[in-house]
Amino acid sequence: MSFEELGNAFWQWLEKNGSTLSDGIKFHDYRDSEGAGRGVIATRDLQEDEVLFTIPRPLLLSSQTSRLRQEKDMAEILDKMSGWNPLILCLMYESQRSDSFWKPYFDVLPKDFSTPMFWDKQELNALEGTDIVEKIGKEEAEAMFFQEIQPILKDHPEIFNSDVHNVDLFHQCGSLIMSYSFHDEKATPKMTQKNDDNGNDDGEDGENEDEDQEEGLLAMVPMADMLNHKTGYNNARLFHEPNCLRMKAIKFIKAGDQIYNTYGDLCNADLLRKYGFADENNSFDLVEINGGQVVELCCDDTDASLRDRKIEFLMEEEALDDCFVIDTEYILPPELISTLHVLRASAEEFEKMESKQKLPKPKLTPTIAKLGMQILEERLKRYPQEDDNQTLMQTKCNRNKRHALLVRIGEKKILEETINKLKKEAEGQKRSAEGGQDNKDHINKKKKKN
Ligand SMILES: C[S@@+](CC[C@H](N)C(=O)[O-])C[C@H]1O[C@@H](n2cnc3c(N)ncnc32)[C@H](O)[C@@H]1O
Repeated sequence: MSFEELGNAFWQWLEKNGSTLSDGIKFHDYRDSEGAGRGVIATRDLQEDEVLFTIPRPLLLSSQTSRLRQEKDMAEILDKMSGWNPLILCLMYESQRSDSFWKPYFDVLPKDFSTPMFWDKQELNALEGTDIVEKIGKEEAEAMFFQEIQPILKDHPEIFNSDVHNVDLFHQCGSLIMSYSFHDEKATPKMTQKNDDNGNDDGEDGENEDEDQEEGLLAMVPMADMLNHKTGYNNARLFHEPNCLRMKAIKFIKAGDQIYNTYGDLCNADLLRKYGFADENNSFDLVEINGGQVVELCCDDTDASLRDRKIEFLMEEEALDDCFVIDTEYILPPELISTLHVLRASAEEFEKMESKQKLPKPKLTPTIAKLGMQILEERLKRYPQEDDNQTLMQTKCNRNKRHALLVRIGEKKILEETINKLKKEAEGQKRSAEGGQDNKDHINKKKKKN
């Protein structure tokens, strides 16, 4: 079946099973124009609050609705599993069954993904300098497959086939959850899985703290996941109602416009890591500054025991963390400024802070601004010394490299703009200090004359 025929079959399946689909929307092929696969387009003007579609809850694919639950022992096994694992197992099972209720849905879901987890070494090189590389977590995910999923598959050869239900299928299903799943907020309490014992839903790559702290039942929501995302263009939202999930326009949408859901206020690094694309201009971009490196840079001449006391104090006062975040406001976060004051304080000054158990005020003095600049300049050195904008314009630049460059360009811009702002601020302070001194000299001269 062609791309269009698969879309039509899925549309008919939705209607046949109780979904309502507005006559003002249809699927659209955004593969060539935007490299964004299938999306949804407005076929006429749509008003704010207009319902675009509704999906009855039984159409959601979760560990509660999958037929895997009816297989011997499986309900108990699924209920004991945590994080993404129950849904991964259900997707591995359902996606390979030609008689699955969700077959027309699986037929429109991708089998290949453009997230960095599937990039080759050369493509990964394009991410040099960004924080994505350490967060991909492919090895951790595989370790989890071999420890937790594979034993279940092996114990149940009557349900699973090790040639089919293998680690590749596991990655495919994990990636689907990463980029297509929702937390159904209004699932009944019985249906709602709490996060796992250690309070952290591991996710496939063990790095999905933000989305996984959400409560509700992790589920695939056919149709709601056909909407693309573009930062700043969000015009539709999914509402979780008692009997169904309802997608509504949240503003007027012109005929011919694409309908965009929001995947969250995500920086390009997170968009790329979770969804396999980055936006041209992303106002949610940010840069992480490693806390350990800040300490290293500021304390290279500090006595080790004093340095350790400072670290302990800063952590107790919740100023020093694994990383500090700088966003598109281009300012040093107050916790970083206070941390720099503490790290640069003399032993006597620090003792006073310690005895008062109080962090210094986050005042940006010229010394701290200079130190801030040094830290950001060090961070900038992590990126390859290339003109990323120039490379981006080259026609040969492949898709993955393009998206990696968008991440790098966004992060470098934040660092450069913040350095410029700090420079201006330090110069301004120096000038006003000199101005203040001039005024004092002038007054003194006048006094002497009189
Ligand atoms: C929830 S699905 C949306 C439907 C998807 N386009 C499809 O064809 O099945 C999320 C995936 O859509 C693609 N996508 C969404 N927004 C995009 C964008 N602005 N640019 C490129 N790809 C996008 C990415 O592959 C992402 O992982």
